[in-house]
Formats: sequence, C-alpha cells, structure tokens
Amino acid sequence: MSFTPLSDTPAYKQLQLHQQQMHQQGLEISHLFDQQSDRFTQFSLSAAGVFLDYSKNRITETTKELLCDFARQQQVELQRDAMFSGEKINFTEQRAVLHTALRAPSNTPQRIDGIDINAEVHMVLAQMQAFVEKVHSGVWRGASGLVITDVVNIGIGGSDLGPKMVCQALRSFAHQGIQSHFVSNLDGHALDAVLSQVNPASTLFIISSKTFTTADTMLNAHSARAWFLQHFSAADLSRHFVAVSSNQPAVQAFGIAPENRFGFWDWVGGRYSLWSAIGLPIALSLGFAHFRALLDGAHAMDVHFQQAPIEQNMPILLAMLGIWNRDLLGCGSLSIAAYHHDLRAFPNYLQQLDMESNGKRINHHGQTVDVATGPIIWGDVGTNGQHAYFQHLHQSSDITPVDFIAALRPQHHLAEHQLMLLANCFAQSQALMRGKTAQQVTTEMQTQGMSDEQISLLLPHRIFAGNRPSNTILLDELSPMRLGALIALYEHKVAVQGFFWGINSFDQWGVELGKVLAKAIEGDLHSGTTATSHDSSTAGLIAKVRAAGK
Ligand SMILES: O=P(O)(O)OC[C@H]1O[C@](O)(CO)[C@@H](O)[C@@H]1O
Repeated sequence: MSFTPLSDTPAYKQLQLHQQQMHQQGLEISHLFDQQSDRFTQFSLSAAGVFLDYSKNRITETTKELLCDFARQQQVELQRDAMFSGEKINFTEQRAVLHTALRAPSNTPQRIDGIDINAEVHMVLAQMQAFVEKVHSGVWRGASGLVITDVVNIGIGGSDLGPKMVCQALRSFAHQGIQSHFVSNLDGHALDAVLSQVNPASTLFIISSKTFTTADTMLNAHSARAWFLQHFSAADLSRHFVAVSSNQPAVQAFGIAPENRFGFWDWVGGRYSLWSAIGLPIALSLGFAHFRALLDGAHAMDVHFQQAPIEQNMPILLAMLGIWNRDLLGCGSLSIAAYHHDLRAFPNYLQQLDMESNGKRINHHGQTVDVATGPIIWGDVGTNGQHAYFQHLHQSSDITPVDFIAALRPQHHLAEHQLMLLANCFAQSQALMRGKTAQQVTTEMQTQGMSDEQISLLLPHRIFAGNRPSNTILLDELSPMRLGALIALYEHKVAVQGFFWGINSFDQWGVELGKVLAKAIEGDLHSGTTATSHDSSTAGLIAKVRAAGK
C-alpha cells in the first residue's frame, strides 16, 4: 500500500505555508486580540461542565480551519468511531480499546467477540459497590475484629497513578474513617514508610496489577504479605488482601481467594484503567456514589467527543492545538499548571497518559513518522511553579505551551486565597501572551527615576518576548463529575493526537527492554558473577555495589 509521509500530505503542507505566512507577517497573539474584540468568545467552548479558553494560542480562524481540514484528512472521526465500536485498534496487541465502556450506563449493550461487555462491567461495579459498603459499614472487618481504617494500594503505572491522583484530588469528598496509602516504587523505602504508619489488624491491602506479573508490584506485594504474616496467620490473609487483576491464576497462586479478586479485561489499557476495578481505592476512599459520579462525568465527555462536530469538539480541538504547537511551531514540551493544590498529582498522571501513549515514532505502516510526535509533559501546581520554573516559561529560549487548569469554586472557606490564586493563574497566561516590550520597560524604569546607565544595563534582562501560547481550562468546582470529565478530555486528546500521527497510542513496547536488562543485572548482583556481555560502565557500576557490600 502506498504511504505518504505526513509532511507531504496536502493538509500539512497548507498548514506549513500558513504558519510561514503568519511568521512573515509578524502576527503575534496580542495583535490578534487587538484586531478581534470577540476573540475570547470565538476561541472558547464548554463541554461536560468543562470550559476551555484557547484564545491565547498563536492561531487565527484560518489556522483553525486548516487544522480541522488536517483532522478530516487524517480521518480522526473515523478512527474515534472505530475505538468506540470495539475494533481492535491496538493492533500490535490485537486488542480493542474500550475504557469508555467502563463508564457507560447500564443497558447500553456493547459486544466484543460475542460477549456483552456492558453486563460484565456492571457486574464488577456491583461487586465493588457491595465490597465498599461492607468495608464502610464495618461488616467487613480485619481478622481480629477491628474495622478497616487504612487501605494500602500496591500497584505501579496505571495501577497507581490514576487512583492516587483522584483520591488526592477529591479528598474533600472522602469517606471519614478510611486513610488511603499508595505504594508503587519497588524501592523498599516506599513500602517501609507506609508499613511503619499502619496497624496490620485494621489494614486492607489491594494488590493492583492487570498482569499480576509486574516485578515492582509483586515484590512489594510479597513483602507486605510477609510483614502481615509476622502478626497474623495465613488463614487471616483473606480479610486483609484483595486483588485487582485480569490474571486469575496468578492471583490465586499468590494466595488471594477468587472471591477477593476484582477482574478487568485486556481491552482496558493500564493508563486508562482508573474507571475499572483499578478504581477500587477511589471507591473505598470516596464512597461508591462519588466513584459513580466520576464515571458519569467521564461519560458526559465521551458523549460530547462522539457527537460534537470537529470545530466544536473539545478533545479534538485540544489535540489539534497540541499538534500545531508541536509540529508547526516546534514546541517540544507541554507544561501543566493546575491552580488547585489537590491536583498536584495531575501532571504526573498525565505524564504516563500522554508519554506512554504517544512517546513513539513508528506509524501503522511500520514507518517512522516524519514529524515530531508526543511532547514531554511536566508541571506543578500554581502558585508553587511560579517560584520555581516559570522564569523559564517567560524568558528562556524555548517556547513551552502551558495548560492552566483551575476550579472557580474552592472546597475551602478561605475566600481571599481563592481570588488571589485565580488572579495569579490568569495573570500568568496574560504575561506569557503579552510579554513586555523594550519601550514599556524603558518607560517603567524612567518613571522609577533610574539613570540612563542603569536603564541600559537592565533593559535587555527585563524584556519579555511574550507571544507564548496557553490554554485555560476552568471547572466550576473540582467535583467527582468534573474531574471525570477533565480526565476523559485528556484521554481523548491523547488518542486523537495518536490518530493524527498514525501511531498506536495503546501499546507500550518501550518499557520492556529496561525490564529485561534489570533482570539480568539483578542476577549478577545476586550471584556475584558479572556477565562478560556487559559494557564497562555497567560492569563498573556492578563492581561498586559489590565493593559497598563488603
Ligand atoms: O497493572 P500492571 O500489569 O502491573 O502494569 C503496570 C504498568 O506497567 C506498564 O505496563 C508499564 O511498565 C504500564 O503500562 C502499566 O500501567
């Protein structure tokens, strides 16, 4: 089959030409605001309770039209529909991609290989609900009769980042009496820190692993079990250990009874799994009704994503803006600035979602994509980031687009804090966009009575180039519904970018090589021999470990 490199396609060439023209005309975002008084209205929209202002991007109406043409050329809608209909679009693993089915209401049948997955999904949800209610009501107790006060989730990657982020983000909705803990890192310090805080008699461990083979999780799970058995007998394990996994035999081999396993399916990717039983720590932390609200919020975004035309489709627009910034403006990273302290794990969560999905360069044809693919995702909460890396955003030689995220209503009563927080959020995007010219800086310094000598020394340092793009995403409040919609927005954005680039956003071969090599090195460290195949750096580092152990 003939294959046209992306940069040779008509829509891409049009965009490139348009970008060059904008550049030649010296068109800057602030000029575009001056020219168009309704720019904010033109370049903003609401969906599923999420508001997106994308007016502070380097775009015009023509840019948007050309990006929409690009989306049509790349058959983005067709690929979206294939995803929702259960086609095996994860073609390297021959799997459907149906995390959206996890949040669909009951009685919306969807079949894969003849099986109605909607019924299966709702069976597991019912199992989760029953379990959560038993734990919360004290019907489910520890082996010595104490109620459960601490839930320790042991999992990594998608089996950790989503649930951890959501529990933290929605802590104001938490069920009283349950403390959640998350152990992911195989570094013993992580497990040790949690075990030193909890009482085995009132602690429930959730071993969360889709495959139940991930080395990090298995080591932590075995160590947690060994710790528990220092205090209780093997017969007591069933009151304190449950598993979330699609690998029933491995769960049983670990010693967890089938009735203590919450299942899910191969059509749920790890980084898309918080909606499945992997969300059990969320449901235990918040209560099942809030977990359901999270799913409902995501479902509302799914419906919007499926139904809205490209021009008004929030996930598609967000994806297109990302493509414009990445491929046409050459921005290598995207910074996430959440102006909500409870969203401090959000950038970390998005790192896996985006970088494990689109940190790839081979397309469906087995060819290298000839434009840049997924950006680096990084960030922190405002206002902390302002006093750390925002200097780089404002004045470095790199242009880094920013997604500002804020909630209009806080979950606290410190009104003064909220207004100041929002003022800072809006001011940052304004400063990035407007910058400060030499003329403005000079006038300012003259007003301050500075000498000509001082002015000429300081002037270049105090100029802000501006014209730096950002989006602002507003929620009315950080509720379960709105957080669900926000997460689904980014999930779909990432998927759409994969559709644009023609890559498979749903596999993760890139993490395998390191795992295999770690096993070999671990073998060397245990055995005391060093494989001759190692390079001198690796052999030298292994020798350092041995020397330290003597
Ligand atoms: O749930 P599991 O199977 O333990 O996998 C954990 C994580 O490991 C990865 O496979 C990558 O190492 C992720 O994609 C996944 O979320």
